[in-house]
Amino acid sequence: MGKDGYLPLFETKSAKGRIPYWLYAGSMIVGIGFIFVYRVSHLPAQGEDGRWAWIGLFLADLWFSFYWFVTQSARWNPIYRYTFKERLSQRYEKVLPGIDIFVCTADPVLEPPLMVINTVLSVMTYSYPPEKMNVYLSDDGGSELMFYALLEASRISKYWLPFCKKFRIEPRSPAAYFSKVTEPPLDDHLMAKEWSSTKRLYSEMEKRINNAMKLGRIPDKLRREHKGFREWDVFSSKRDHHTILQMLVDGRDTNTVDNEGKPLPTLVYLAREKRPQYHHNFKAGALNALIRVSSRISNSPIILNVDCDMYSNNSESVRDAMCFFMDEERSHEIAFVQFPQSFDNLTKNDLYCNSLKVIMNVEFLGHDSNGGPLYIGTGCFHRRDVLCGKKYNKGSKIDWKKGNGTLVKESADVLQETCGVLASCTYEENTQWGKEMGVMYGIPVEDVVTGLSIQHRGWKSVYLNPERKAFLGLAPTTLLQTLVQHKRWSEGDFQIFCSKYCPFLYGYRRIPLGLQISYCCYLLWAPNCLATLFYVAVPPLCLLRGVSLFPELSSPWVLPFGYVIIAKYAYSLGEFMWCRGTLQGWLNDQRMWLFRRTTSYLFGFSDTILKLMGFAKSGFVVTAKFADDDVAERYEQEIMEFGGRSPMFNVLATVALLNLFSLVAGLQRVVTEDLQAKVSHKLALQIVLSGLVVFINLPVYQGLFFRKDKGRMPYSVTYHSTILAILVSLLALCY
Ligand SMILES: O=c1ccn([C@@H]2O[C@H](COP(=O)(O)OP(=O)(O)O[C@H]3O[C@H](CO)[C@@H](O)[C@H](O)[C@H]3O)[C@@H](O)[C@H]2O)c(=O)[nH]1
Ligand SMILES: [Mn+2]
Repeated sequence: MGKDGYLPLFETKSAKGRIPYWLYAGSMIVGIGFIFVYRVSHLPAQGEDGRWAWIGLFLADLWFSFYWFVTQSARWNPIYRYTFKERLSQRYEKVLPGIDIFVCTADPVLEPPLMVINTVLSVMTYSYPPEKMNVYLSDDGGSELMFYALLEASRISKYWLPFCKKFRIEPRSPAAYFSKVTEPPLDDHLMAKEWSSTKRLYSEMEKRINNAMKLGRIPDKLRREHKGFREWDVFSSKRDHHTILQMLVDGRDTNTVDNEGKPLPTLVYLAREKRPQYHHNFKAGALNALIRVSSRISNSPIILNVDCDMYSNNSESVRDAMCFFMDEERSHEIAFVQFPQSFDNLTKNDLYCNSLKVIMNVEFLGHDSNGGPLYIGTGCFHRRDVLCGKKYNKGSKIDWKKGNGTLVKESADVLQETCGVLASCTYEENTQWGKEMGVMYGIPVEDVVTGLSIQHRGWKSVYLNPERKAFLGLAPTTLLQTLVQHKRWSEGDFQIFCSKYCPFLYGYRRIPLGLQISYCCYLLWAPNCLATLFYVAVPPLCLLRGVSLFPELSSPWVLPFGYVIIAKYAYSLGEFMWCRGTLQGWLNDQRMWLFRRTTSYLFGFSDTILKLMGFAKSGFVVTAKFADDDVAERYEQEIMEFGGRSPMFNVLATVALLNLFSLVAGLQRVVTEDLQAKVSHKLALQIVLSGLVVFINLPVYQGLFFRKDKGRMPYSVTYHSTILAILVSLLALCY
């Protein structure tokens, strides 16, 4: 209890049992120190074979140690947050602030409208007063199919809302709910009846939407049902069209109610204007258009941003977030509340390691203690004023009893007419939008840089990971999609590091040093490729030539190497299991760690450099959210789906083959030498290293040479990488 009998709306606890962690961290530092001593004291003399490789390896070791240190900043002091939602409703139920919920979609093919409206329905049904909620869908695809699906959603919401509230359904995405609960409940007659009728309504709607999708357009009969479709009469293309703004549900209208006569949340469709001569700034541009349009219609003080591929899985999370915004004593400095990204479609062992997010969740607990987690673009509640550029100042508090959002009087038709300009291409010219105001432009990870700028203005953020997951999303289901996504992230993050937003400069004296460092866990993903590529290419090449780069087995110098490697991996395995992972999942994670670093990060790194030199521009490749049947089947069976052609695969395959060749050559050397030399072999550690790389790459060899299905590596990759690996090996042997 705080002073004056004030009971807080949330509490914060530090993790217990930190001593083993500190012992681990301390012993790692000692081990790393010994490795450096070894590297310096055993440097081959000038002219000796392997001197350059040795120096390179030393630099790589330095990098890895530095990066390890950076990742520890986010593990040093984890904290946990808990909310008291009953206190919130006791004290504030009548004055809860309004909330504007932004859902973004970009492409009706990559992001099926049915999935999008399930996200929309899941947030419309939050356990929160509906008259205080406004849901806005931004459609960058400008698709009438999407508009049609949203119209269907507005109709079914009249049944779905009361059904969810009456029977306390979870989750409140109909698709997710009906795929989990496939039979009507036996013990509750009333519910069984409503369950069946709601399910029927949903299935019929699903059928109608699927038919329209198959047809590729909206049949005339349906088009006549809503005047909004007329907007598409003069529509030329996705990249060239006027603003389309339609209020599908006007929550202020006392006649629009659900089938039990209760109010509905406002539901708005927006396709901002697009013209080829204006850059649209991807999702960041879409969000800023939404911020402006919503400011005229509802202007709620709280904004929730969710991607269309993530539905709300917990109808209470909006109240969780409000606990942070409305706490009497500590809320004034909190700008946003970030929930984790969790996934609905992971396989048990998570082949593509999307549970990387799991590890990020561990790190986020540490970011939180350093001053606040990053904004990761989805599942995040913001304060509108802060998102629009407000600076933190100590004394100012929001009075929630006053600022509940505006109640404009204009009719929906008038608003549709007058708000359109706010989403036009020219509106932002000569303004601070995308710079000081709203979501920031120019960097493929608009979320991270926007969060950083908010913290730079003095605000804190909060990370909340409740037992029942707040949001569930769709993870990519092919290797290529995962690698492309990570390329965008590592590139965007590294661009931040190389720009004026580098946390050490930009955050100097403005955000805590611990947070500056822990940002670098992600901002420095990309440069990891250099040290990693060196480690998986040079030691095997030296192994081919018989040049030793590590201590021999009988030397005591093996100990620090052995200790650091074993301790690091044991710790990482422990962390993984603690996050409810499986052993196989951890191995997959190690594999993806290598794949990402040698491909995504390499391309992200080089594109950043090219961009710095002015040669390249970065874009936003939208991840596909659907899979063909045979792809989905292989995903379920955890068979790696390479998923198309990409230069990334050439690198991947060449590295794999190179290590295979050198492993064979190394083993052959051992076989031909005498027993004494065998035991204390000076190449042993390199053989182990190549052996591990080969083990990790087993699915790659399979995909290159043994598989015949469509998910295999493309033949051209097999061909090119085999030739390249042979050439490089020959060079190493003969030169
Ligand atoms: O021009 C665009 C491109 C994308 N999007 C939307 O942005 C969201 C994220 O796109 P997705 O392809 O799913 O990318 P992810 O890699 O899954 O996105 C993560 O990373 C992005 C930054 O790279 C963040 O913006 C996202 O919030 C975060 O979930 C989706 O809702 C898209 O519809 C747009 O609205 N307009
Ligand atoms: Mn996504």
